[in-house]
Amino acid sequence: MPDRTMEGFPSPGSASRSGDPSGSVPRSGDAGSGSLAPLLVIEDLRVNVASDRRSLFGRPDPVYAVDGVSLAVAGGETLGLVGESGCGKSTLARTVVGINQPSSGAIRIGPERVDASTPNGANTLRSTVQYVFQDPYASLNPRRTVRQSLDEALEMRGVPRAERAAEAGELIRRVGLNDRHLDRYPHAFSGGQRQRIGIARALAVQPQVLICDEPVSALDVSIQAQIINLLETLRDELGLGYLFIAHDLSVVRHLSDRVAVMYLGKIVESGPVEAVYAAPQHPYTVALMSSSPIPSIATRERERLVLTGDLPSPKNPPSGCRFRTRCPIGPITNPERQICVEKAPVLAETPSGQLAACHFAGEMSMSALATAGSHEKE
Ligand SMILES: Nc1ncnc2c1ncn2[C@@H]1O[C@H](COP(=O)(O)OP(=O)(O)OP(=O)(O)O)[C@@H](O)[C@H]1O
Repeated sequence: MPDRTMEGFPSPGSASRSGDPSGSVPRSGDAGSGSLAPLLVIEDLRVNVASDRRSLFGRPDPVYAVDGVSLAVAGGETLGLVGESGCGKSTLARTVVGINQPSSGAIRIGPERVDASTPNGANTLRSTVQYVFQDPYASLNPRRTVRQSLDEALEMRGVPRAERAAEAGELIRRVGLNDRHLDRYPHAFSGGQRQRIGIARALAVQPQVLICDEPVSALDVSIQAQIINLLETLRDELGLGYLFIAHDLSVVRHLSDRVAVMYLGKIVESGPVEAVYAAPQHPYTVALMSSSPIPSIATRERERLVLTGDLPSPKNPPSGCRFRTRCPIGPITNPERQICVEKAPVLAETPSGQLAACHFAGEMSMSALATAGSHEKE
C-alpha cells in the first residue's frame, strides 16, 4: 500500500489498515464501497433546491443541486468528496442527514431504506449518521455547557441519567479534552477545541457514519492536522465510516480510501484514492488535481490547467455533458465532440480501474497537460 503519510499528518492507524479497498474494483455505475459491505448507501439521489412555494406564475421549475448521485460508504473507510464550490456537496450531505428532503432516489442504512420525512426514518438517521460541521460553533448551543450538550445526545440515545456523567467524561477524553472542560460554555474554547466538542457530541449517539463537511477548513493549519489525526484514530478504533467533504485535496488524499469527484450535481469520477490521484480519467479531475500543490501528482515542472468560465447554474445545466462548456479537451465545434452536446456520459469503468463519466475518459492526462491548450507553467 502506498505511504499516505504527509508532513504534519502522522498516521499511526493508516499503515496497518487491512480493509483498504484501493485495489478492489467498485461496482459499475456508482461510487461503491469497493469490497467492503456498505453501511450508508445513496442511490440515484436527486435534490430539488427550488423553493416549493407557489407564486403568481405557479410552481417554479425544479433546480437539482444533486442530480442522480449514487455513493456508498463502508464501516472503517473514508470516502472523500471533492469538487468546486457550488457543485452540490453540502446539499448532498445535508440530504443524507435529513436536513434537506430528496426529490427521488433512496438512502439506505445497511439494507434498510430510510425516509427522513417519517419519525421512524428520522430516528434511524439520527442514531446512525451524524454531521460534523465546518463551524462547530454554529452547531453548539452557546447557552449550554459541554456537559449539557453531551447529556442531550446521551439522553436521545437512551443512556440512563445515572450513567451519563461517566459517559460524558469518556467522550470528552476520547476527543483529547478532559473532565474540567465539561462545565464550560462553547465560547471558552478555541476553534480546534470546539471541533473536538462537536465530534464528541456526534459520537455521543454512537453513530456508524460521520458526514464531515469541511471539518478543518476553518482551522489553523497546525490545528487541522490534529483534528484530521483525531478523526483518523476514531475511524480506526470505532470502525466508523466517513463521507469526508473538503476542498483541500492533500487532506482528502491523506484520509480517504476512495474519492468521488462532483461537478454540477453529478459524480464525474470515483475510485480508489491512489488511482484517481495518480491518473485522473475525467478532464475535470485533471484540472482539479493540476491546481493542487500535491508533489507526487505534479510533474517536475508543474503544469497547471486553468479552467475558463464559472460553474454553470444548476437552474440551467448544459445539455449532454455538463462539463462540456469548460472542458479543455478541445473545441466543442469539433465534429467528434458533438456527442458531448447530445448525450450525457454515464459513469463507466476505465482501464485504470476507476469510474469516469466522460465520452473521452482518459484522453487528457496530467502528463499531457504540457500540450493542452489552456495551461500555465508555474
Ligand atoms: N436552499 C437553496 N436554494 C436555492 N439554491 C440552493 C439552495 N441550496 C443550495 N443551492 C444551490 O445549489 C448548488 C449547490 O450548493 P451547495 O451548497 O450544495 O454546494 P457546495 O458544493 O457544498 O458548495 P461549497 O463548497 O461552497 O459549500 C448551488 O448552486 C447553490 O446555489
